[in-house]
Formats: sequence, structure tokens, C-alpha cells
Amino acid sequence: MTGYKVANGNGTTNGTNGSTNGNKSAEYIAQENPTMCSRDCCSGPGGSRKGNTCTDKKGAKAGSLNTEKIIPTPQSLLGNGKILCEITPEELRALRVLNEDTYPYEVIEEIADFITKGSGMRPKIGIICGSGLGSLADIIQDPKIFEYEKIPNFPVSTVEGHAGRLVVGTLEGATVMAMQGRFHFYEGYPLAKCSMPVRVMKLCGVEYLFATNAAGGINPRFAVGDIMLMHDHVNMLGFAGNSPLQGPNDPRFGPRFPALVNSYNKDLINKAIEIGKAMGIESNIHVGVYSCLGGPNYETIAELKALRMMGVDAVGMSTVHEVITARHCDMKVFAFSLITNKCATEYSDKKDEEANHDEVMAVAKNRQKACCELVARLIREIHSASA
Ligand SMILES: O=P(O)(O)O[C@@H]1C[C@H](O)[C@@H](CO)O1
Ligand code: HPA
Repeated sequence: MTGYKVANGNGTTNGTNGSTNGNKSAEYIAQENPTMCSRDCCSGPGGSRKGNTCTDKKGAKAGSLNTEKIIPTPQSLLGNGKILCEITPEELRALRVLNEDTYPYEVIEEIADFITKGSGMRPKIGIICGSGLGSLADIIQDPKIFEYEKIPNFPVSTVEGHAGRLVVGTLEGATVMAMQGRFHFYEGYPLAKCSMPVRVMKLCGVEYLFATNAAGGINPRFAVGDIMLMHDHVNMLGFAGNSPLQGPNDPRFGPRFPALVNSYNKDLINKAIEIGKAMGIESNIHVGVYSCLGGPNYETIAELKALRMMGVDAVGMSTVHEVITARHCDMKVFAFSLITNKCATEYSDKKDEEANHDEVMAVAKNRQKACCELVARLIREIHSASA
């Protein structure tokens, strides 16, 4: 095979003829090597890293293990437009999707088909569970569960408090699908990939997006455990030239230049305020502006001061790109932040004023009952109004 050949186990570097080459530390090689395929399993020292399960070494002679390390290059995999290793067209397509920032309509359609056929449902309401709020999906009845890693072309969750499962079922009579685990920009995913599941929801039949998050309270009136109903956002990643809608626009999802005023459905906000009153938690319910930063670090005092001056009430690391994607494809949006920590806007040496993810998770756990009730009651209202 072809590839990029580097130092072998002796610390020496081999040229194409296998001899030591003092001038180069590594060089491009083009040769047939019957003992290795070009996949990970054979690229480690001594051949297979995954328990010698490789089946591509048909020509290998017993005892002829090659200790040279071959790092595949694009050129080594593609020769005259032909794939030189054994890879099926489906695997090749999956690799392409994995490497692209945006998902073609057809791939999203396939994922949606996989979910609607697998669950036998066309959900009407989509829920995205924020950090520590996975219990929003636990109250779904007759759940059909899809692990992210088993959904074709789906990313995987890497953050604690985000289980990585899609739960489809019914809640208060309505058909719902919930993401127990979202994708964040700081995990290394481009924004279009972070919010791709919203488009999957759309093609599954979802009309309403419920997006939830854990957030730091910047508004001094907010207390830990309060719920802020989002009525607007400041898209800091957008200020920096980043958008989930970047790249070619597919009009089957929505227009090139969508308007975002009135993104957060006023009827749903008003209904949620009424529900908060009925639950006896009206003093813990606020309406405000959320801003998403890239993370994963929490904000500096100067950043928090600046956000406050801009009119931001709560800060987090998600949701905005999901809302943009949902509005682009004309979904109705309801979103709230659970205030898991108060953000300091004055300098202090107090360690307990520093945000940390354990605290975020603990507060979310404590408040999950109230969050679940709010969501369930609002879904009941939507469902009964449409019945
Ligand atoms: O997924 P959300 O926005 O709820 O998670 C927040 C933001 C970070 O992922 C994490 C920080 O503690 O919680
Ligand atoms: N900042 C950003 N993201 C967060 C915070 C915070 O203070 N709390 C929970 N998620």
C-alpha cells in the first residue's frame, strides 16, 4: 500500500527500500504491502491494535509482522480516484458525512426515516434536555430509545450529564421525541452539526421545539434554581461570524436569510407563566435574554459585565444555534434556562463564586421535578388545544 512511513520500533527511519535514511525523518512511500490494510487496525506498531481482527491480511505470511508504522494520507487512500483499501460505498459515504460540516438533506431524511420507522411514530414535539435535565426524557411514556451511536450518521455526546440517547414516545397524550444529550460547539462539532438533530426533528414531523439549558444567572434578581423563560437571545458566536446556517442554503429547510425577531413563541411563554403560577413557583419564574458563548471555559468577570451591559440575563453554551435552526425551518420555539449558578460581576477572591459543572449538575438534579412539571403541563395544553 501507499502511505507515510515513519520511524520503526528501533527509532530508525526507513526509506522506500527499507534502508536507514539519515537525511529525512519521514517520507512518502508507494509500495505494495500485503501484510497490512490501511485501516487503524493495522497502522499501529506490530500490526493490529484491536486484537488482530483484521481480515485484510490475506497475503501475510506467518511470522512476517511488519513493525513499520504507516500513517495513511489522503493520497494513500485515493489513487486515480479509486479507493485502494477495502471500504464499502456506504462506509465511504458515512466517512464523508463525518468529515463535512453540513449534512445534506438526504442524509437528514434517512436519519428521520430511521427514527420514525424504528419508533412507529411521527412526533409533534421535540425536546432538548439541558445539562442535568435528562429526566425530562424519563417521563416519556412507552419510550422507544435510540442510542446516538446506533443512529446512522449521528454524532455522539461527550459531556457529563448528556446521556446520548433519543427517546421517542408520548407525554400528556402528545407524541414527543427528546434528546437526552445535546451537542456543543466546544466538543469540537461545527454549529451545523450541533443543531443537525433539530432538522431531523423537523423531518420526523416535529412542529414545536422545547429547548432547555443550564445557565449562569447574570441578572442580579435571579436566584439559583430559578427558571428563565427565554424571550430573546444574543448570539455571541454569530458576532464572531459563526452560524449553524453557514454554507449552501437548502430551501427545503428554509430561506437563505431568515428573520429572527419573534423567535420565541409568545403564546407559549404566556402559558408557561400561567403554569408557573398554578404550580406556586411564580416568584421563581422570569422572562429574559440568554446568550451563548463558545465555552468550555466559564466567563471572566469582564465578559460577564459586558454581557450584562448588553442586556443579557443568563449565559450558557448552547441553545441559540438550535433555535436559529428551528426558526429557519419554521418550528415554534419554547426555551428556558435553569439558573444553576449566579455569575459574579464584581472581582472577588471567594472560590465559591466560581462556576463549576458539578454544581450545575447538582442544581439541575434538585430542580428537575419542577422543570419536568412545567414541560409536561405545557405539552398537555398544546395537545389539548390541538385535539
Ligand atoms: O447543555 P447545556 O447548555 O444545558 O449545558 C451547560 C453549558 C455547558 O455545557 C455546561 C457547563 O456546566 O452546562
Ligand atoms: N456560564 C456558561 N455556561 C453555563 C453556566 C455559566 O455560568 N452555568 C451553566 N452553564
